[in-house]
Amino acid sequence: MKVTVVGAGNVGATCANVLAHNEVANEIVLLDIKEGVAEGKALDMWETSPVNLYDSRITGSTNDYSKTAGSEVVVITSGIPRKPGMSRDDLIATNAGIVKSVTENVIKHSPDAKIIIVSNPLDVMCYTAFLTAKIDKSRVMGMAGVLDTARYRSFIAMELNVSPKDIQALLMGGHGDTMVPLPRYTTVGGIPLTELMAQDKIDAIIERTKFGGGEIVKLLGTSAWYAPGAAAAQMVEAIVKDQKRVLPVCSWLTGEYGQKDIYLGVPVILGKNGIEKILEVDLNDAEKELMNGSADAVRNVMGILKDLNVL
Ligand SMILES: NC(=O)c1ccc[n+]([C@@H]2O[C@H](COP(=O)([O-])OP(=O)(O)OC[C@H]3O[C@@H](n4cnc5c(N)ncnc54)[C@H](O)[C@@H]3O)[C@@H](O)[C@H]2O)c1
Ligand SMILES: O=C(O)C[C@H](O)C(=O)O
Repeated sequence: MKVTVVGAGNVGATCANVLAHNEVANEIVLLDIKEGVAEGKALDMWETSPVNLYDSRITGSTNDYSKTAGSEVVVITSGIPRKPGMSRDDLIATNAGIVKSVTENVIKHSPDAKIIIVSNPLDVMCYTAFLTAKIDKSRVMGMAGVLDTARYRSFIAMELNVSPKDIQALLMGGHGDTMVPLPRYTTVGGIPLTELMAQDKIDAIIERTKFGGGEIVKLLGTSAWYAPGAAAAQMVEAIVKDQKRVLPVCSWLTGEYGQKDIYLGVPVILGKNGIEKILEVDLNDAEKELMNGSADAVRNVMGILKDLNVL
């Protein structure tokens, strides 16, 4: 069972490390365009195997996609991250070309792969990969909701001083400041969040979640990698082990939630076939309005992509 991670930078290397450490796949290939970087990081990771007690084989490759051939899942993290003062959308001109060329290479060598996009702006990079790969929508998806929900759940855990393990939550929409956390679908050990936390505290956590990526960018001067890398690895695990996990995944919509021909985050069942089912939950009027606003924001960025003439 082979998994490839393209981009051996902060997120890609972290993702590969989590995959190896958790023995999600027995073969992990890390690929980057920068000479020697993927090989060096892969070797460094492999040298932790006797200490961390795993035997997943990790190898690196400088842009040689033949080494990725036959991968079951490919995670694409290649592309530039934002710096303070930038929005994710500012990355589109550079990252669209990168995601397109990487996807072409990936699909040439692993025609049956499930592809998980991480590069930003996430929803539109999924769209770029989907148009390029020309494979079923169930096999091209994006990682954002797992990360955004993790942030939301971690902030709730801090506020209530409870274990993050006991917090279940749903967050939908695009991976931008218009994302839609859903407190009505958030529980703490089975208890609705709304029974445990005052509305003003919930509102503050929602705001912090929406700008969670920016909070890290401000602190680090570049974007996050530990939580994003782990979140992508969780999606890989769900597919490789056919876990049928219910996770928020950036998916191609064909009418669900009143949205069509757009990538947006929605709850899905994730298993060996990729996105096996999109789950449609009831949204009230206010939630629908937020979801529609998020879709509008993603459509604006799709317009920028069109003007770039990359595809
Ligand atoms: N979806 C999310 O939730 C999420 C979270 C974090 C980061 N991101 C995005 O992920 C991307 C990567 O972030 P990072 O922090 O790892 O950046 P990084 O700069 O640390 O790593 C990116 C890597 O991509 C490589 N690369 C560039 N072009 C390539 C190509 N054509 N082929 C192969 N490799 C290539 C670079 O050499 C670099 O090593 C950014 O676009 C960032 O915005 C998304
Ligand atoms: O914020 C970013 O630019 C990276 C990523 O999308 C994140 O949410 O951490």
